[in-house]
Amino acid sequence: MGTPPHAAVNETVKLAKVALRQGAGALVNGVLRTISRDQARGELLEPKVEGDSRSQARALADLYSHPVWMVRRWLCRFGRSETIALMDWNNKPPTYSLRANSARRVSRKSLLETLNELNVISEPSSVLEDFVRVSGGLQAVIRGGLMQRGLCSVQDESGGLVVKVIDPQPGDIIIDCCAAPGGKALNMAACLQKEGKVFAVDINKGKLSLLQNAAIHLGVDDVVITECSDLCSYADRHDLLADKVLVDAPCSGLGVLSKRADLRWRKTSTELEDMVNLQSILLRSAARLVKPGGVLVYSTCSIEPEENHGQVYNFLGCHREFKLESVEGYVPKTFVTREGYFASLPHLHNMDGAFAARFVRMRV
Ligand SMILES: C[S@@+](CC[C@H](N)C(=O)[O-])C[C@H]1O[C@@H](n2cnc3c(N)ncnc32)[C@H](O)[C@@H]1O
Repeated sequence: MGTPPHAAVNETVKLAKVALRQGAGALVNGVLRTISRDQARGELLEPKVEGDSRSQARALADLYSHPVWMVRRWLCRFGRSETIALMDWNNKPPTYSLRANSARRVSRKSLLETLNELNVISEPSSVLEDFVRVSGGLQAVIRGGLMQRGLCSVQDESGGLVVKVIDPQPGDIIIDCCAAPGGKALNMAACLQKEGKVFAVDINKGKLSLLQNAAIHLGVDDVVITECSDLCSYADRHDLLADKVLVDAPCSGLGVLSKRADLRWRKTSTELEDMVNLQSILLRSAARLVKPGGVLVYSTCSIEPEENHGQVYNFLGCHREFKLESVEGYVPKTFVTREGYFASLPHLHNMDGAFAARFVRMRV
C-alpha cells in the first residue's frame, strides 16, 4: 500500500509490544525482517495455487490476505481471475467520494474549486452529476471544515446510485427504515427541495444523533424527522403509508472491504446467515409501510447473493401485492443486472459493492 517495508515492520513491532507483550516485539521483528529481506532478494516463498479447489482457495487466501471461506465462495461464483481482481481492490487504499450539497445550493463546480484551493486532488464523478471523487484520503477535507459548513457530505457513489433507484421527488413522503448514520436519508432529503418529508428510523440512538446533527449542517433538518425505534415495532405503531420506503438493511458489508480493513477478519459465514434472517424480517416490516402504488427499495452494501437476489426471491414469493420493477432508466446501464436489479461490483465499477431492488406495491 505504498508504505516502505522498514516503516511497516517498525509500526507492527510497536503494535505487538502494546497489544501482546513487550517480549513479543523481538519475535515479530525477527519474522518480519526475514520476510522483508527475502522479498527484496526475490527469495520469498509464496504458496503455490495448485491442487483441489480447497487448496487453491487456501493459497489464494494467504497470498491476498482474505479468509478462506470468502475466497471459496467467490471462486465458485466469479472464477479465479475475477476473485483475484476483487481481492486486489479490497487491498488497495480506499477511494472516497463527496456529494455536493444541493440543499445549500452548492454546485459540483464550486465544490471542485474549493477542493482545489485545499490542494485536494478531485474529479467529477462519471456516473452522478452532483458527486466528486477525491484522491489521497479525507484528512484535508475534514480539516478544511467542508462538512461542518454544509458544503458536502461523504457518500460513496454506490450509495448515491441507490438513491437514484428510489428516485425521490419533491412532495414525496419517504420512510428510511434503517437510516443511520444517514448517507442516503440526507441525500434523499436534499432531492425533496423542501417539499415532502424523510422519516428516518433506526434502532441505534448514537448513530441516529449523528444523522440529526448532519441534517442541521446540511440545512435539511426541516425535512428529516428521526425516530429511534426497532423497525418492526415502528411498523406496528404507525399507520402512515409512504410514497417510497427504503430498507438499507444491515448486512455482511462484503462490498466495502477496502474501507473496512478489519471487517474481513471479524465476519464469519454463520454471521452471514444471521444477517439474512434479520434482513428478511426488516423487509417484511417495511412492506407494511408502503402505500398502494408506492415504491419499496431493498438495498445492501453486500455482494453476496443470499443477502441480495435471495432476499428478493423470498420476498416476492410471499408478497403477491408487490411486483419487481427494473432499475433501468434510474441508473446507468452498466449497473443493471439481467434481472433488473442495481448491482455495483468494486473490481468492475471502481466503487463500493452494493445492491438494490425496486418493488412497486400494486393498487388493488
Ligand atoms: C447499512 S446500515 C444503514 C446505513 C444508512 N442507510 C446510510 O445510508 O447511512 C444499517 C442500519 O440498520 C440499523 N438497524 C439494524 N437493525 C434494525 C432494526 N431492527 N430496526 C431499525 N434499524 C435497524 C442499524 O442500526 C444500522 O444503522
